[in-house]
Amino acid sequence: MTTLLDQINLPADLRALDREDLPQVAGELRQFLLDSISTTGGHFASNLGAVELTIALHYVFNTPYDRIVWDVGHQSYPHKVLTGRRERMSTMRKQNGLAGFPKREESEYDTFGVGHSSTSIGAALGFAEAAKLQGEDRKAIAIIGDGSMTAGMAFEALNNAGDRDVDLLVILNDNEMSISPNVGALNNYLAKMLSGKFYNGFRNVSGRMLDKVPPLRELAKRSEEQLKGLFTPGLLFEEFGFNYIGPIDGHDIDTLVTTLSNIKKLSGPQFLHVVTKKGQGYKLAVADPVKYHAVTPFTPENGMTGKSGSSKPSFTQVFGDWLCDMAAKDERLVGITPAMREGSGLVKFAEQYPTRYFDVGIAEQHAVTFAGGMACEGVKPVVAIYSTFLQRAYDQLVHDVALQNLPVVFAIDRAGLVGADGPTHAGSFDYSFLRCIPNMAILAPGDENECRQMLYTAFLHDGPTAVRYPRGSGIGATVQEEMTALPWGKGEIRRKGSKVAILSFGTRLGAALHAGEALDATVANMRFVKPLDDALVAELAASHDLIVTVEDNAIMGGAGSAVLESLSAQGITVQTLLLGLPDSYVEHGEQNQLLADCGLDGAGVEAAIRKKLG
Ligand SMILES: Cc1ncc(C[n+]2csc(CCOP(=O)(O)OP(=O)(O)O)c2C)c(N)n1
Ligand SMILES: CC(=O)[C@@H](O)[C@H](O)COP(=O)(O)O
Ligand SMILES: [Mg+2]
Repeated sequence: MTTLLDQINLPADLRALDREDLPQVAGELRQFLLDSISTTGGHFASNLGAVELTIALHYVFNTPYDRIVWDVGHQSYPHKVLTGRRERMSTMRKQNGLAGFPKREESEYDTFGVGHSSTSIGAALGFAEAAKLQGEDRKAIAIIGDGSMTAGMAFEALNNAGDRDVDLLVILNDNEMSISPNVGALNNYLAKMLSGKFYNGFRNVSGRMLDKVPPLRELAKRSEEQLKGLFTPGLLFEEFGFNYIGPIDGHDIDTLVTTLSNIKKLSGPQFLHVVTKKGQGYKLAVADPVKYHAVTPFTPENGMTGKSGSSKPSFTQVFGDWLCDMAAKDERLVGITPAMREGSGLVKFAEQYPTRYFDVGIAEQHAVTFAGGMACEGVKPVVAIYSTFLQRAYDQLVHDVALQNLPVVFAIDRAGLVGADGPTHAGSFDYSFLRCIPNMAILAPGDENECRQMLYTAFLHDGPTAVRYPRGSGIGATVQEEMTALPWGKGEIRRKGSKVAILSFGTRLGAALHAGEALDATVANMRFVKPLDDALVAELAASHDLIVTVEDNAIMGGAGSAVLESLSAQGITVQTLLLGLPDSYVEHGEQNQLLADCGLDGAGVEAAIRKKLG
């Protein structure tokens, strides 16, 4: 029964309801989300946790005139339902369907495109300053989770905003979780704020509103500071120049509406601390929010079975197993993750080697520099990181690691197209952005076994190395336990043919082999994007009429470009065809379908070569 929800197409409809009706709206919306996400899959626990907050925000603020900016955006499903997209929720993350994150093209209520974390405060400050310049009295509101708050970007924006006279509201949605339990000193600070020792129940926020009267506020602060040992909630944010309000119960819709209505009357930077539970309303998710962070379709009565459905190990698993095996062999090895323990395959390593496991929080830049520091001291860091998130740590890669030629292994997961998460999460650019960095080596396995052997090869190398592999599984190659170093900078011929030579980089090897069979072409598994096997390139160019490169990286500046540079440097002229990701963002959808749409499946590679041959 969704009698009230049925009346809401847009936030204006919600605002027409009586305040007393809102708890029922929340109940109906939560049930709708449970039904909908359990059918489509997608981000789950954070959405259930954000139901009341979302309703209260759209009820109190005049959206879309007032700007709501979500952080990460994986909690934006309730927002999508309330902003005219309820009917399309069944298309969530499917090709041509709704995106899993806010997207400006999708709705005027999606003020800022997002997917990577910790951008909301900066973007909302941008909205607030723009409003000031344009003489608009709209409000800008950033909603950021406790996990996302750990990133440098969030603090850079707080630092900037706290010194500005702008109508900016930052809402910290504190559920004491990142994807896995949140880490770090800020997390400890927030936990202390909520712990029974210092704080009993939620604060009387209407009292706190008086804080806006400067003399009272100063007086209160000074006397609080004088009471040594007394923990003052929010002092950190007050010192950052914000008026701290909270913590309040983020599932008590009445309190939320009252508090937000009061805050709306205030000017200057405001900070509201809201406490929620990940998975609220669905017992299994509350009990295991890690498992229910993102889900594949499941039946609500039984919950997630936890089975992947594939008998083949994913590349992530291959990496996780290798890391444990390598750690047993070499006690200098440490594993570093910027808050992606589960996704990066580090669960087993974290259990087996707790003192050598470092979750640094959502802090990719720091993760890379931290690894550099360790490498200087003879420790052997392996940074497990998604391709898309490594983008954020580019200067650290160049300046802190590669320039000093430090032996850090980057295990780059989610390279190429990732599927349902779409362009915010696609790892389409790593060959291009890594290739131009001196000292950097880039290895791209063609299958799972090669992935393990490459990780080993990279680990032995005395300099920065990247091994990049995609989301999911490959062809199902048997992974040999024994580790054997591969010849450095050398590719291999996988099939001998004539006229056409296909140079494959990474896991598009299967597609290249398919085309090779169909066209009787030579197929080389190049293995190294850098150092490139120039001798093999020259040999194949000399013995074939057409050189074709295949990769799941952007065609611009990728492995194909490396081959062109090599041919040019060697003074070789030959016909070429470069196949890779287009110079445009590939939207969300099913991973294999998207690859096929880009012409990177077997049929696509074959067709492109036939076309070139005329
Ligand atoms: C820059 C960046 N690094 C990592 C991630 C992966 N990621 C998505 S959600 C998430 C946890 C965020 O925690 P929090 O902000 O507290 O939101 P919650 O999941 O608790 O609702 C992480 C690590 C990301 N989206 N962006
Ligand atoms: C929102 C976010 O950034 C993560 O939750 C991401 O969606 C995880 O992707 P994987 O499912 O590929 O681990
Ligand atoms: Mg959280």
